[in-house]
Amino acid sequence: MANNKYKFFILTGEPGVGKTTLTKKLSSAISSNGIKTAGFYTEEIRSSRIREGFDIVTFNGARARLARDECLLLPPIKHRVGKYGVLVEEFENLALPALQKPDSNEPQLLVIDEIGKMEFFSQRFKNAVKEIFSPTSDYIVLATIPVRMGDKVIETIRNHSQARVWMITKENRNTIHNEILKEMNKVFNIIVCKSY
Ligand SMILES: Nc1ncnc2c1ncn2[C@@H]1O[C@H](COP(=O)(O)OP(=O)(O)OP(=O)(O)O)[C@@H](O)[C@H]1O
Repeated sequence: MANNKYKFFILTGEPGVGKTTLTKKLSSAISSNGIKTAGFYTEEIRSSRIREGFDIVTFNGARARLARDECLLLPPIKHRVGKYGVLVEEFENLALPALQKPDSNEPQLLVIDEIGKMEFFSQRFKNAVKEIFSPTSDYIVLATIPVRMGDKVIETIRNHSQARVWMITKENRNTIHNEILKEMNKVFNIIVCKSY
């Protein structure tokens, strides 16, 4: 779609390919140009190189557990993805307030890394995501989604007319930020450039 101004910038790709790393690069480039960033990204938690789980981290540095290896959790574990138990309440307490509504006078980039299976155990988060990607939404969003997930909400995001989706691969992960920032420049009306 030539000359289209997208407002939903979506990264997808195989697990571990570098979506979070790229999300951090892009949001840092945007915020260093004076644009407010809100939302959260996901960080792996490792101990002696073993992955124990995932935290979410907001842009003001607050952190909450999203999931932990089930041997580290007390039963009952209600929601599982692989060997990880998902801590829905801890996730909601930090993630939901972080999905701030943009102020009409101040441009904002909302970062949601990621919109996936673990996060969707929270119905409240899923509802918030539906609202954020609704036709009347005022949000400008940088989000990550899994390559394979037959969820209706994820498919709506993937096929949204105002969304541009990039498939991140090991081959393009060090260069694709230029193309994404170029699209973001159109909606924020600024020139963001940064070399990494
Ligand atoms: N451009 C890159 N060059 C080298 N290593 C990278 C690059 N991007 C990411 N990595 C490394 O790959 C690993 C996974 O990166 P990252 O967490 O960004 O991937 P992801 O796609 O978000 O993963 P997940 O699917 O688990 O959310 C990390 O150890 C990170 O340091």
